[in-house]
Amino acid sequence: MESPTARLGEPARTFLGRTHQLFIGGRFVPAAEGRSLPLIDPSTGAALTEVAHAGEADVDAAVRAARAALAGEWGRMPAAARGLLLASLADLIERNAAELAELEAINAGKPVTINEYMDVPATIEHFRYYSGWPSKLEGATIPVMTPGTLCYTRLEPAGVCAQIIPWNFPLMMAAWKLAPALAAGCTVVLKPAAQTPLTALRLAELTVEAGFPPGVVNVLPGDDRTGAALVAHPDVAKIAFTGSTRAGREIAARAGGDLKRVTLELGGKSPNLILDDADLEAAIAGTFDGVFFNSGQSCVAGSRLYVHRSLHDKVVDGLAAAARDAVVGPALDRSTGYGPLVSAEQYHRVREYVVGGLAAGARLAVGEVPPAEPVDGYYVRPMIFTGVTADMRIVREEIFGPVLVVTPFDDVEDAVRMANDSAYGLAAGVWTTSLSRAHQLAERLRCGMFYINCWASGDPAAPWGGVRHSGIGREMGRANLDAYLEIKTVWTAYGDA
Ligand SMILES: NC(=O)C1=CN([C@@H]2O[C@H](COP(=O)(O)OP(=O)(O)OC[C@H]3O[C@@H](n4cnc5c(N)ncnc54)[C@H](O)[C@@H]3O)[C@@H](O)[C@H]2O)C=CC1
Ligand code: BAL
Repeated sequence: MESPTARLGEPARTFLGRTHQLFIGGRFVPAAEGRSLPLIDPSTGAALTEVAHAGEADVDAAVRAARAALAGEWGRMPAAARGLLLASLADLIERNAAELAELEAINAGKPVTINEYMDVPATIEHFRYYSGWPSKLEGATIPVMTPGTLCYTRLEPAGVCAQIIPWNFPLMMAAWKLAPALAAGCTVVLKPAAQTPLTALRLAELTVEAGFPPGVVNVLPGDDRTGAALVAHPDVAKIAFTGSTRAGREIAARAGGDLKRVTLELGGKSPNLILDDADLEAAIAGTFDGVFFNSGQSCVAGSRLYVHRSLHDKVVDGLAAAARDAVVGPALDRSTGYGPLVSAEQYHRVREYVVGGLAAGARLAVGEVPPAEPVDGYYVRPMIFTGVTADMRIVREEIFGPVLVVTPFDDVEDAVRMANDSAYGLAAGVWTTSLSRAHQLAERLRCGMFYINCWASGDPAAPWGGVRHSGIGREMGRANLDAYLEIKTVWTAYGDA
């Protein structure tokens, strides 16, 4: 088998060949206990390298470094200077875009061409967007009732932030966490997913090159226990998490007990409605991309499709044709549209859902059950179930793989009821040529983001997040800054004139 690194450009190959340590206080250091995590190339299943595994002592060292940075140069830095550092970081990411796209491909199995046109540019845009904010974070003068009194507010950084991210968009998720926290003046200890720490480590290195003082950004590769230790650290003021609802619940419980601020971006089972007046071609293409993008490993995947009965067969046929044409392959192949799943664990998790769906009586209209064991990489082709019922696990639970369930409806009221019958509430959407029907549905569907004739649209300025079991708080935009800022109210009695 060809070595996984043979097709990398020189910068990515050089980075990969280095020893991968923890990033604490502006430099790479070994893990205190000397443990390491193995990294696998999902496109081949072959060992890639290993990375230091942070334990409790490392968590403590990183939080101390972050606290010291807050008390030092960073804490005193003018807001506009923070903005300039964020802008420099964006420029450096742009300069190293090809390397980052390749590292993401080989570590997470994400197609390199998609990293080039989406993940890396979106990361750059994110830092650029937030680079404009520090100098605009204004407090207010409050018109209080007491005469001879000046009352104003200051916006101050929340403090040291624990940021825990998943493996599905490793670089972008690091950007979504770091950029607003740094714009607000916080310092950060970021824990990437155990499977995909490489781009976060490279990003950490770029923060030094950009001029961020040591300790402002710390990166600790590690497992769930590393994350739990970070959440529990007494000097962490704010926690931001993206990942499963299970882990989100544990983190929220711990953070609640400790009275720490927390924002959560969790799972989803997002309903996508195709009404009888939809532009069929656009609806089929958008629906396909909306669920199968990133091989279904997306929190906003439109994984429950409700389609008007008159269009059901045409839509399923159209999706089947797109599934047959989908180029599923190694992440570094430039023709690949859909990479492998991130890990053997995710492969087996998805496969179990598919086997369970068939056992429950659903019909696999498109695709076939993946082999019991993955062969040369964790590949799973798009699969579409019909004949499903609302009680099936494949309809109720997040699968996080390339699996769509399709249900016909006769009446929009039924579609609304079925769409809202979920513990989740991340995204929802509709395909229709009637704007009034679309906006009526935007009011009625329970979700944090609603798409009309599109799916998974995003912009650094537009709030992103969900309701109910899909999360608490919003990322992106002005809304996310509030999560990293404390309001201090200052009173002065200057005497009645
Ligand atoms: N909303 C999203 O974007 C994502 C959702 N998921 C969902 O989660 C499922 C399982 O994937 P996993 O990787 O196991 O997700 P996970 O939620 O367990 O892991 C995500 C991150 O949280 C950390 N973590 C896990 N438990 C923690 C705890 N108690 N305290 C602190 N940190 C903790 C992990 O180490 C990782 O960095 C997926 O099948 C999918 O349904 C997974 C990744 C992203
Ligand atoms: N969790 C944020 C990005 C996504 O999964 O689509």
